[in-house]
Amino acid sequence: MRGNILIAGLGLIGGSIALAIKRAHPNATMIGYDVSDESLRLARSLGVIDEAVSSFAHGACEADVIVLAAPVVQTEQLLRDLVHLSLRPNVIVTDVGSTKERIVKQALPLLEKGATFIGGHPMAGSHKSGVAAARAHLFENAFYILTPTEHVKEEDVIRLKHWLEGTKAHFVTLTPKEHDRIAGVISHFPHIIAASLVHQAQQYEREDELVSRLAAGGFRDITRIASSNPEMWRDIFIHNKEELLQLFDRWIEEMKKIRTYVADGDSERIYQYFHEAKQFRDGLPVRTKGAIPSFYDLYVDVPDYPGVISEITGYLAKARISITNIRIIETREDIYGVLRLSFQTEDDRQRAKHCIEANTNYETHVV
Ligand SMILES: NC(=O)c1ccc[n+]([C@@H]2O[C@H](COP(=O)([O-])OP(=O)(O)OC[C@H]3O[C@@H](n4cnc5c(N)ncnc54)[C@H](O)[C@@H]3O)[C@@H](O)[C@H]2O)c1
Ligand SMILES: O=C(O)C(=O)C[C@]1(C(=O)O)C=C[C@@H](O)C=C1
Repeated sequence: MRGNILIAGLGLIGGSIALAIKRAHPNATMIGYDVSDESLRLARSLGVIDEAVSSFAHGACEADVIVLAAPVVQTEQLLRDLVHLSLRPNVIVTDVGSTKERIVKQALPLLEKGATFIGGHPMAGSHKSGVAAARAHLFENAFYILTPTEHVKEEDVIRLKHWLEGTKAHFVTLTPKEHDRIAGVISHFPHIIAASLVHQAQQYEREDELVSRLAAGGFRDITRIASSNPEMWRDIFIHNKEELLQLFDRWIEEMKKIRTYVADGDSERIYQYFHEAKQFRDGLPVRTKGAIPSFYDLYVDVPDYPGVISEITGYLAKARISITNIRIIETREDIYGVLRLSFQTEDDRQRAKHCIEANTNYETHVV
């Protein structure tokens, strides 16, 4: 399709949406706006946008689709600004914010003015931020929540999905309230747990500096998201306050319960607690991205000698297989270590397995 797409907020998500739209609609003109000139310049030089505008109003008035991709409190302000602008008659305004109730409420004056606003939230991302981390495939297989109100025509929802088809995401319609309740449980509250574990470790570190040096795989896995953009998360916690307060109360009760089992040395209940959690966690869908990101991991048993990683990555580079993540786990002296390589697709994982097996004697495993 042809048209002008304004992306306001050229970070990880705005940049990835721009790339995904361009992938499916190469004739569309991607226009970028950001409060940071540096992000705007970078987006232009990386080819994420075709044109940069220095004023939101200027870009908005020329746009057929407006994607608001700033942190959620900023998105509210952008929605207030839009009400005073003369927009194109068929413009669709959407956002990518991690919360929906306050944003959709803020868009009501726009809807009353006759413009179309469809709340959106692509449920995939990363702890990285900024346009340099943007990828066209970020949302592939992820759920993309849309929250159209009753004011919105079905044909406009179809038109928006058509614009966004390059994301290769699965669209799901929810009410804003439903969205915020679910996102609170599986995305927002886990974030506070990750951050609080890091704070706890930091406090213990003051007593013993070995704490951070010994922080191993489990701690790093569960706290990865604590490295995310604090501004984005501050705004999410301001927006989804009511749901999060309920989650804090339920979590405190949960901690009291398991604390009692531990204090009582109740081995049966402690076992059951972990067993039930494992069963539910193992039953989560693994091949679709969602709040739980999926990885196509390949484990390689490698001897513990310098240069082994570059040896393996060298073979993969030669075969033009891209690795999305690489990590050594469980290395101890004198024994084999395990290298975990992550890929974007099952096809890449299988090609990597064959490539490593063809070039080395190392054992590979898919778990
Ligand atoms: N990071 C994730 O995993 C993720 C996933 C899904 C949705 N989201 C949502 O996407 C939005 C963007 O998050 P991100 O991860 O891309 O953040 P980011 O920090 O990578 O990018 C945000 C960009 O918005 C710009 N910005 C800030 N205020 C602005 C304003 N008033 N006008 C225009 N630009 C402005 C910043 O300069 C920055 O370039 C947030 O609302 C977030 O809740 C994030
Ligand atoms: O994978 C991560 O790093 C994320 O935090 C992504 C994540 C999530 O909680 O799953 C974060 C916020 C978004 O609104 C959607 C996705």
